Amino acid sequence: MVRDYSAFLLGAKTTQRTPTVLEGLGWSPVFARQIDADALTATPPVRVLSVHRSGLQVAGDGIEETIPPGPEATVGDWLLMERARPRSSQVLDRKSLIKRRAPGTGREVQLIAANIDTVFVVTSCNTDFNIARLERYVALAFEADIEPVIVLTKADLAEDPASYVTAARAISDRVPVVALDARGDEPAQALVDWCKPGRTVAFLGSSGVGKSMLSNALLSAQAIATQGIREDDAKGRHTTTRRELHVTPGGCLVLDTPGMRELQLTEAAEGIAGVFEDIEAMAAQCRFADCQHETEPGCAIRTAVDDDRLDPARLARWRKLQAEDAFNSASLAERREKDRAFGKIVRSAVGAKPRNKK
Ligand SMILES: Nc1nc2c(ncn2[C@@H]2O[C@H](COP(=O)(O)OP(=O)(O)OP(=O)(O)O)[C@@H](O)[C@H]2O)c(=O)[nH]1
Ligand SMILES: [Zn+2]
Repeated sequence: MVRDYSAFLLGAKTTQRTPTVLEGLGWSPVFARQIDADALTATPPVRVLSVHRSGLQVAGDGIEETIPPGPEATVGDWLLMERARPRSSQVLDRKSLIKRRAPGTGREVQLIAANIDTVFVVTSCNTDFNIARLERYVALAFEADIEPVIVLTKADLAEDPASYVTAARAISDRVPVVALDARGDEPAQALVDWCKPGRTVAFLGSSGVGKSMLSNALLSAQAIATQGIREDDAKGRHTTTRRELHVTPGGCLVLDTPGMRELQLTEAAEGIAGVFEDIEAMAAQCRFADCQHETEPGCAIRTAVDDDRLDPARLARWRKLQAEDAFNSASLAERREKDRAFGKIVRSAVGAKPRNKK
């Protein structure tokens, strides 16, 4: 059967009609722009709902299957499915990508999720609350061009939830903060502004902060297992073990992710600059363009600290994130350079032409 994909193409009327199956999965003009009608029919778009060792679970219009591993895709990606050779399915350009430096000694970049519209950065009104970690998540979201929202759970258990809200609000004017009890109906109401049909939202945060609770609340079903927090999590077990996209009754796509123990930023300079806009603006006022903000004369940042206009702790966090990002990114760049040099040697050995850069 040949499907009529005309409604999925760019320019198709999007008003006054029920959303198409693909729109229900998050399809939007950003993706439609990348293909023509012939490609749509020959290689139907499918969204990656989850990634398993055995393959990628994908869904499209009339398609629901698992294709073997092959495409370098992460959950949330759109693929143009090659029916005969699913391993060769092309990954469409992403509108956003969440990545981190993989934990451990290697410098690999780990893809967390693609094509997310809103990231709910989740922490609790208790000892999990940590400004430096929140800044890190917000920088990650800014870098990925995703709108972050800070969600403070367990407000019902805190003596003074407002103090957590105040502290979280101070991170950035651009980030809304919501405090709630993740149990019951409160989340569906409190997060409704960001959970619109066809939009994709993700929950990020440490283990046990209530991400699964929140996902469940949006899905209004106990689809995702929740357990009490284990006192001893030393064995590295987490309640949520895999990343999976689910559709809410309202038509929003929700991604629950396993608790992240370590979030190392990589290639996130712009995201960090976004969180620390005020400091970056001050740095631009220093007398020397390469000011290290230590003992140099005319340092606008040191002056701001001396005048109590800048919290030295915040300055220290900015420096730390910048240093970490520079270290992780430089190592990546170096490795790429090495890869390129190696590629050249291989090509000259086999007499091949250099490949075009993407
Ligand atoms: N009282 C109260 N308990 C909460 C709240 N949010 C989460 N909890 C409890 O905290 C525990 C952990 O919640 P989960 O939703 O499993 O946490 P998670 O972030 O998904 O954890 P991982 O899957 O391990 O990453 C559960 O026992 C919840 O009942 C809240 O706002 N108030
Ligand atoms: Zn300076």
